[in-house]
Amino acid sequence: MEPLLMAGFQCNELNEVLARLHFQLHYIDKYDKNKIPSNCALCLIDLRTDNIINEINYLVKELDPRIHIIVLINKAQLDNSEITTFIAQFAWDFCTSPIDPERLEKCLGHGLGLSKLKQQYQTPQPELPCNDPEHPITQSETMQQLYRQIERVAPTDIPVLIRGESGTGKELVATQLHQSSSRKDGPFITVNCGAMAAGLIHSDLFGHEKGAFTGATSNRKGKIALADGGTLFLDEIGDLPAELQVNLLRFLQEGLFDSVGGCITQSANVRILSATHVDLENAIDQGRFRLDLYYRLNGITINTPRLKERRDDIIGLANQFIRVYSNEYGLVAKPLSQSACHALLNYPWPGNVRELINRVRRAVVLCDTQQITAQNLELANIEKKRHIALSLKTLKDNAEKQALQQAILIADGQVELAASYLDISRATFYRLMDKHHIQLI
Ligand SMILES: Nc1ncnc2c1ncn2[C@@H]1O[C@H](COP(=O)(O)OP(=O)(O)OP(=O)(O)O)[C@@H](O)[C@H]1O
Repeated sequence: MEPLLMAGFQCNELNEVLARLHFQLHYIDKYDKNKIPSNCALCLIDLRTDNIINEINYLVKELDPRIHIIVLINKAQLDNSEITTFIAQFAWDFCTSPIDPERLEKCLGHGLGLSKLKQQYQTPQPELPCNDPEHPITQSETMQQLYRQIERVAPTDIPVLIRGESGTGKELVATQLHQSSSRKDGPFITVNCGAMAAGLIHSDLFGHEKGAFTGATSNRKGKIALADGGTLFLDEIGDLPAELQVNLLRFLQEGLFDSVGGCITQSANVRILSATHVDLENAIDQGRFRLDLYYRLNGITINTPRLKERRDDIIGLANQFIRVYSNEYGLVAKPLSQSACHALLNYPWPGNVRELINRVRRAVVLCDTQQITAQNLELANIEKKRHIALSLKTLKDNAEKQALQQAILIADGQVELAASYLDISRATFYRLMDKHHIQLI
């Protein structure tokens, strides 16, 4: 019997079909590595009966990528962008209701065969791969300090406010805090407070009951409930609408919350991490952010430095991303040319690490020479500027040397007179002669 993971199943209508196909069914509702048979090749997810996409999203991200996912949906759900995005991102195949057993059988058969081949020929990702984009590069002293701070703060349950410009790695820091905490086996759930309208974010955060509003066709857990026993990361907290700041404050003070349309107050054991790239103090002064919420969130502040403040990491990061993307696109990882290194080190990086990733990824794809050049990184102008700057310096030096030589000639070798022609002191004249290796004849 082949093990088959079953997620989101509320009805047993398919059990008979699946049993006939000699599958042994393993139901999973919350991700638990120990519940997943080691030889499991397939996961069948039923998204038809309930809106469980949040839970399922969390679950599939944790699955071994070699396990093939097959999704069951209703035809009408093909108009639901949340569902279609999920399918596009994670599914190997999908079947629509009414489920045709023959079609499902073929789908499972193909999925099983292919997944087994993959398991045979593809090695799983090692735990800490050197080509993992999320594996942080921390060569610079600034980053080493930051990671020492993370190690100290992580084991506590103190709320942490992570501050820094966009693309500096705030979410990565939040992930590291979770991974280094005693909650690491629990969920890590992210809410982007800036990405959604107030109405949607309310239900996303606190959940809703069936019938709470038009479109609420079923009960749905919010992210706070999903993060129970783990960590909730509130990204772009400065954008949280005012009315939700009150509800969040209540949860932070009492650990209690109400879902939209719910009449029973719920509780959850969650560690809160938040991040912002805006000036929260300014938002407080302008009345856009509650001071009491700020104090609750800001148990400890961690600042993520701008990339230009951690230049010692730039080449290490670039090399890591070259390995990652060459590997991803099946290309040979090429080294950086000297001009590329200069350009990387001299560019101001307004978009921080995210911009570095974008430039390197493009360069990996576009590079048709032996080495990745500044041009591949679209940083050739920086290199040109460096050359212009260099030649300007050379020009200045040459002009200075010529002026000294002419003055000596006209003054017939009398240094004091020559210095007076150039309006500089005798001492400066000698120093410059020394610099340009000029000798009196
Ligand atoms: N030290 C690092 N080592 C490796 N990768 C890093 C490092 N810092 C950041 N990154 C990568 O840079 C990208 C941007 O990081 P992240 O999303 O954490 O930034 P952010 O500050 O949260 O950005 P935003 O404010 O725009 O959400 C991610 O892909 C992350 O993995």
